[in-house]
Amino acid sequence: MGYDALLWLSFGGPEGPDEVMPFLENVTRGRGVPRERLLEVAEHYQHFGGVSPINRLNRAAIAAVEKQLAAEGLDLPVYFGNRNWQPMVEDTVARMKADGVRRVLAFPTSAYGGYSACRQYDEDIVRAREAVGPDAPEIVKLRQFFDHPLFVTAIADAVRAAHARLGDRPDTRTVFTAHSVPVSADVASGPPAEGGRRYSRQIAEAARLVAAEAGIAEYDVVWQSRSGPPQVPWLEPDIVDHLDALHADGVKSVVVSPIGFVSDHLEVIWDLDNEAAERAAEHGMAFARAATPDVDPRFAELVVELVREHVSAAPARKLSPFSAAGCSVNGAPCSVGCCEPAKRPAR
Ligand SMILES: CC1=C(CCC(=O)O)c2cc3nc(cc4[nH]c(cc5[nH]c(cc1n2)c(C)c5CCC(=O)O)c(CCC(=O)O)c4C)C(CCC(=O)O)=C3C
Ligand SMILES: [Fe+2]
Repeated sequence: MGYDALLWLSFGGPEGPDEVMPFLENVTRGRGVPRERLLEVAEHYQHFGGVSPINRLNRAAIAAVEKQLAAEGLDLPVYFGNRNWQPMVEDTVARMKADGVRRVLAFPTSAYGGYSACRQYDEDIVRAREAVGPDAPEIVKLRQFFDHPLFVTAIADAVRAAHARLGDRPDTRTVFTAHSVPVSADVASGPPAEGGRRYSRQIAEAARLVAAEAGIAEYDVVWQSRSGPPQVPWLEPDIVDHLDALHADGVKSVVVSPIGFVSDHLEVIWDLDNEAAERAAEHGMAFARAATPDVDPRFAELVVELVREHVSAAPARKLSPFSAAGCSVNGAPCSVGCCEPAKRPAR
């Protein structure tokens, strides 16, 4: 099929208390996240013994994909590399080269466009290839999959299951959340011809598709895990503030679906299962958090289908009218103005 390996490209997370601060410094290098915010986030990690679940979840998802590849008779070894923590993608690409790997397909663990979710993974590829030198393998990144039917259906089932846990009350409100980003980053995420805001429009579209499949007429899209200085506008409302607003409106039961994430990593288990759940309890609201899609067998099928689609140049299976984006070669932007970083104010 022309490719020697699949690179599982993810965010990374600490696996012990001493790794938390160096990890956070990697994440926020040069990004103007205030020191107080870092210390606050370090606390969240320390509640779990300094161990983020993200690496374990990625290893489990990789095992499922390896099984799916074997079941479909595809001979494609899977390598794991991260942006911010070991196994670092630079080391992984060096190992690929040592193993004689020449052409690589990369699967990024984010379904969406935008700087943090898409373009920054291209930068990771560029950095890793540069670190490895002139004979670095060629790395082709797979496309965004926020509107793939397997992604949508896995999340819709998880939302239905969360409603069932609350007894399928007709008055339960469904709330989708995704990681907030600076408004300027959302505007810069392209496509320029459509006025930008690719990230928030894709999140809204995924929520619409999931709600339609789950038969939910009324729902909200909100944001979580903001950082950055308070005077910089980020996407709002925050999930916790939104629970206050729903309470004020008399809502007594909520299902929260973290549609912006593929796995139950730290921002899900802290910001939702802890902070949001606690606020709901204070308001006497019933609360259920829907599962993320990586634990659904259809997630491994999705990854293998994206591989097949790419190598056979098949038409993209997608449910939204948005054009397919995110596929890049050696980290070069997939199109002009795609997922640009926000212009940072001079400091
Ligand atoms: C859009 C988006 C996704 C979804 C797409 C994707 O999945 O890639 C995502 C995922 C994640 N974000 C994560 C963790 C963190 N994100 C931070 C900071 C930031 N995220 C941002 C955006 C996103 N982040 C932004 C604009 C910042 C500000 C600083 C900057 O411009 O970079 C910080 C620094 C402290 C803080 O400021 O909160 C941490 C620790 C983890 C791992 C959790 C674990 O360890 O289990 C994951 C999967
Ligand atoms: Fe983040």
